[in-house]
Amino acid sequence: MIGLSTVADVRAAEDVLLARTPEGALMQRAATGLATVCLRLLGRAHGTRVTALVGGGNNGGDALFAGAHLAARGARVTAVLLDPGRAHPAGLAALRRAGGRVTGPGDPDGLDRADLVLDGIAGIGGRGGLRPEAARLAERAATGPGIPVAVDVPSGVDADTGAVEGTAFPAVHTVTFGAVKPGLVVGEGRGYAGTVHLVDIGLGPHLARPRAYQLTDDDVAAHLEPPGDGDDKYSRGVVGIVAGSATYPGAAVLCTGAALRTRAGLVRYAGTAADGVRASWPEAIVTDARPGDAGRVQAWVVGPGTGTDDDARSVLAEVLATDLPVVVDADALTMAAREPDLVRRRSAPTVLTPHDREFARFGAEVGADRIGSARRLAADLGAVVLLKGNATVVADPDGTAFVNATGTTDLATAGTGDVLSGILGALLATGTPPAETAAAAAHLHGRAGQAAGESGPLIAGDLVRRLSPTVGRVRGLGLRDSGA
Ligand SMILES: NC(=O)C1=CN([C@@H]2O[C@H](COP(=O)(O)OP(=O)(O)OC[C@H]3O[C@@H](n4cnc5c(N)ncnc54)[C@H](OP(=O)(O)O)[C@@H]3O)[C@@H](O)[C@H]2O)[C@@H](O)CC1
Ligand SMILES: [K+]
Repeated sequence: MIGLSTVADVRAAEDVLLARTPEGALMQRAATGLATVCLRLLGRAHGTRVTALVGGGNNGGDALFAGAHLAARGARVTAVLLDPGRAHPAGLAALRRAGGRVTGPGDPDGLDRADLVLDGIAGIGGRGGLRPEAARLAERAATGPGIPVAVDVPSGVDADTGAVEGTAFPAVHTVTFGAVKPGLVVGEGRGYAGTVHLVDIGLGPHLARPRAYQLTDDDVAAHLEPPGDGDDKYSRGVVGIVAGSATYPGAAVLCTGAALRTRAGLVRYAGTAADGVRASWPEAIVTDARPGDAGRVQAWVVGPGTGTDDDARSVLAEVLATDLPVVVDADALTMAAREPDLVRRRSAPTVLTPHDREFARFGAEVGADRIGSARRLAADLGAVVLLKGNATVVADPDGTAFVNATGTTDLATAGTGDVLSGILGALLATGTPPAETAAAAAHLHGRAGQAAGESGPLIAGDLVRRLSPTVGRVRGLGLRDSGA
């Protein structure tokens, strides 16, 4: 798992480390790591042009020292000082010694010819959207030819939440120090950060335990282990699915297919789309009876395409009254938002899977702080909340959060949510902890989306078709990563 550390946690760890290291040592580690990534991106230093946008804090210091490294290797480096009286003195001296040029914000011509632009305007000390002068430079950098590289955090992005008020530096690469900050991988910030490179400056042992994480393929592989010798089709958990309707069986077919393709244990379907599901998936055990008469299951998925009429409401109440894990999706979310106590009074795990509009039905808009919003709803309902988005967020009622790393915009198409709930139900039936399981489902869904998107625009059925090879691939990567 990759821990996502807040600014407060990074500052606290820095304070400990600063007291134990010679003055300036941490900044040297940061700047050397930054220069190394820049050299890799440029391919060579000699003859290249680098422009560094330099604010009045330590973030600007990093940019100046990295600029000095690049200048010493033959790059033509220009530092544009936003606040000339406050630029990091030692960094400025180092850049000058290495032959770098220094100008003020009124002379940013270098941006139009740069091969690489370093954004050292503000890092974790930044507050709010960029001020007008900085915003103008960031916008000019965005339209220029240079590779935009953010130092620690793209200036204008809130490092904790990913919120952007107004303008931020649109990086293609972000070189971040000590720990990945949540704002680089979630919400609007994710789009401004681009590819994130983590430079180890020795903070690790001093960092508080993170409260947010990204899963890796290795972590997800642990949720996808093949059956062992002693397993039969019942022993590893059976998932029950309540989805679709006689008129619209599509959601039921997608959800059931996704569950089957994720874990080929037993999948039961109970609902009015029984004929459609039977025709598509002879492998599933299908009934048009009520969930209670469908046979034993270890987890339920309820809601995709069920509608919200009285029958649907009574089936939802029946499923939520069980002591089994339940995935509440789509139409079931609309009904649960009207009667949140149906969820609150449960003691077994519940996972809600809203997109932004469904989330708002529970009483508050998502807003710019997606992790915070998901945490608040999870705590209020005592349920895991999987908030869908380009970077899907999962929040546990205890505050632990996960941010998905595998999302792709290709997934923004009809029916992909039904596939996610089928994957999630299949994994939840094995009895693993619900928040991490939901994060694993989002990760696998994203990987299937990436695979399906490679051959052109995807439809939800493509995801189901790509799931088995994707499970195999993630399992294989996990085995490789664990050295097995
Ligand atoms: N501690 C260490 O040893 C290490 C720290 N490291 C590095 O230090 C960084 C933290 O440095 P920091 O605390 O000096 O704050 P920093 O991010 O430079 O921001 C303050 C500056 O931004 C400006 N500014 C703010 N908002 C703005 C806006 N909206 N628009 C425009 N400008 C804005 C603000 O202006 P002011 O408000 O003061 O006028 C001030 O000039 C951290 O991210 C990492 O890169 C690494 O080297 C590792 C070792
Ligand atoms: K920055």
